[in-house]
Amino acid sequence: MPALINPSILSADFVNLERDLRAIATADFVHVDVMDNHFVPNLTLGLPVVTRIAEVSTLPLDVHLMIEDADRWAPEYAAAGAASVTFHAEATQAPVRLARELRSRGIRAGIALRPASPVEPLLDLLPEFDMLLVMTVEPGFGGQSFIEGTLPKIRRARAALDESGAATWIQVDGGVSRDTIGRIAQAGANVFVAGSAVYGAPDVAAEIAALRDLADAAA
Ligand SMILES: O=C(CO)[C@H](O)[C@H](O)COP(=O)(O)O
Repeated sequence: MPALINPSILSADFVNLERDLRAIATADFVHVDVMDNHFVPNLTLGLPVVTRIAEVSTLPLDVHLMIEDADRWAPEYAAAGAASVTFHAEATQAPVRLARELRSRGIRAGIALRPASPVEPLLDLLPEFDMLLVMTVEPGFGGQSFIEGTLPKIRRARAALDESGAATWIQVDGGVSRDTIGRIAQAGANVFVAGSAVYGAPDVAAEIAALRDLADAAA
């Protein structure tokens, strides 16, 4: 499957969000970071803004919840128009039940891991999810440098998926750039979130194309 590039609007201009959504029209999904200032030490946006983004975006929404009590809130983001909702394993009591609830609403369900959270307890459960998000920086802020020590986790997840035959995607988020995307794709990821690399580029569309090409060439 060709690599998917999902720009993170965490690096967009929130005052000119519609303009910055149009700028990424050649991407695959728009990655929307929801932060509650409890699960992570930052606050971004919530249901009313996600609802409006879903109404104006030409791209499907890939919502990443960095919030506590995912069991309570994740279904609300499905109702708000997300195509995919990813919640943190560290923020749910019942990850499989929550994924089944999201999938029953016709959307994709993702599960995310902080850099220090092990993937091993999830390996047998991966077919229950449409996507595993491996955080490759500490969640909360854009513009951080990629944590190299997360690569073995991606490799272990890819090996488990290859063995089981499950179609679960592996997404990475944090420090994705022209410098790192090849190594990440080689490790087995196929969905790439990039914030500062895309929105900081002089030509956003060209950057999306370059990242996609580099990932496809390395996979
Ligand atoms: O989830 C996030 C932070 O928690 C962001 O999506 C991520 O950090 C993207 O930013 P960058 O590409 O600049 O590292």
